[in-house]
Amino acid sequence: MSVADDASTGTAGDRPVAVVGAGAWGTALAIQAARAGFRVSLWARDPGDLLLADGSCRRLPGHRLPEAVTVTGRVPADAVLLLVAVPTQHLRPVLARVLPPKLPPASPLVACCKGFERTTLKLPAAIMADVAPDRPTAVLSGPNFAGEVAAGLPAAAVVAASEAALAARLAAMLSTSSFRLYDNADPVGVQCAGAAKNVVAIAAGAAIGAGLGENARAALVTRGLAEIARLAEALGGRADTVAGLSGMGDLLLTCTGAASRNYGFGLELGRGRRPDDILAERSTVAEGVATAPVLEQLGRQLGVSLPIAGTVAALIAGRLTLADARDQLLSRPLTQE
Ligand SMILES: NC(=O)c1ccc[n+]([C@@H]2O[C@H](COP(=O)([O-])OP(=O)(O)OC[C@H]3O[C@@H](n4cnc5c(N)ncnc54)[C@H](O)[C@@H]3O)[C@@H](O)[C@H]2O)c1
Ligand SMILES: O=P(O)(O)OC[C@H](O)CO
Repeated sequence: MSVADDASTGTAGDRPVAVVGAGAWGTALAIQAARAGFRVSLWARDPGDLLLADGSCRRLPGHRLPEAVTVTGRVPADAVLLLVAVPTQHLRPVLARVLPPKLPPASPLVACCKGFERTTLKLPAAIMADVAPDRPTAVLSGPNFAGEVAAGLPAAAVVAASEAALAARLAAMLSTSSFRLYDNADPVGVQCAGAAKNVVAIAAGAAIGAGLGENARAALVTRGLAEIARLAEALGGRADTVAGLSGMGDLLLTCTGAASRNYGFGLELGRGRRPDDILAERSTVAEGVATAPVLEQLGRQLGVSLPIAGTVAALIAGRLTLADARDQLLSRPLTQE
């Protein structure tokens, strides 16, 4: 294999793209990578259970895998890059288990999940660096409902890496005429935005579910954006990243789109249901539930004011009622925008 034949230089030859995680997003990314011209190896926890009787994907009903996608229980050792799309709380153990020891050192890991790890307060790229030190890492995030990307509807996202040239190469490799990737050199800002927007979406859903109105939702989205920008800067990211696709773009989608699991969780919360009861009915992930207490803790540790995240965390933990949550946010001291 020549050095020119990998993702570090942008030409993949015929090496496959590996997607780790066959949930809705991993499946959509596998379909997108095939659309971009790659052979794709889609790692599933239970490969035999991935397809429904009609041949469509269990996590993405109505969508079939293209011929270029092979479902597997093993990540191929010659993968040109890994798109990692397991829920953040499972990222560390899954990656440690599936990473092939002989994977070429230049094959990057691209985190496509959106959250903070609850036990360590780390973002996905830092988790990947713990598992695979010295390997190039990048992140992919943006306003993307899996079903729409799988269907080839127009969408945009951002690929970020601290090595700017790697982000640009990945964007070129994975973009198609329906999926436009922008490159970015602020992986911390992108990941912070992608993780925290899920918490704001829970707040937005709760406001609508509780009948607080559209004005309340617009205020939460806008002040949520300010909150995310403060946190991103405290973690070493940039506020202007948060104004882009991974922040503003994904807030717009997730706080208004009926397909959002985080917004849907908030909606049920706002209607007065208990968090455990809502979660017990679901087999899909709402990352904001695990991320909310992390944001609360980070806010305290870093001295950053995150009132919306703190309120969502308290609501989920049962430390606040809906009425208290509303009052707590509205009775804070007046301040400048
Ligand atoms: N669905 C979307 O539209 C979308 C879009 C962009 C990003 N994301 C992000 O992608 C990530 C994955 O979300 P998703 O929607 O694909 O998930 P999903 O809700 O469709 O499915 C959850 C997946 O997690 C797997 N899983 C559950 N427990 C596990 C364990 N212990 N070990 C390994 N795997 C386990 C399940 O098998 C399943 O494949 C999340 O971080 C999410 O925020 C999702
Ligand atoms: O369904 P959600 O709330 O997990 O959102 C999915 C994606 O993150 C939207 O960009």
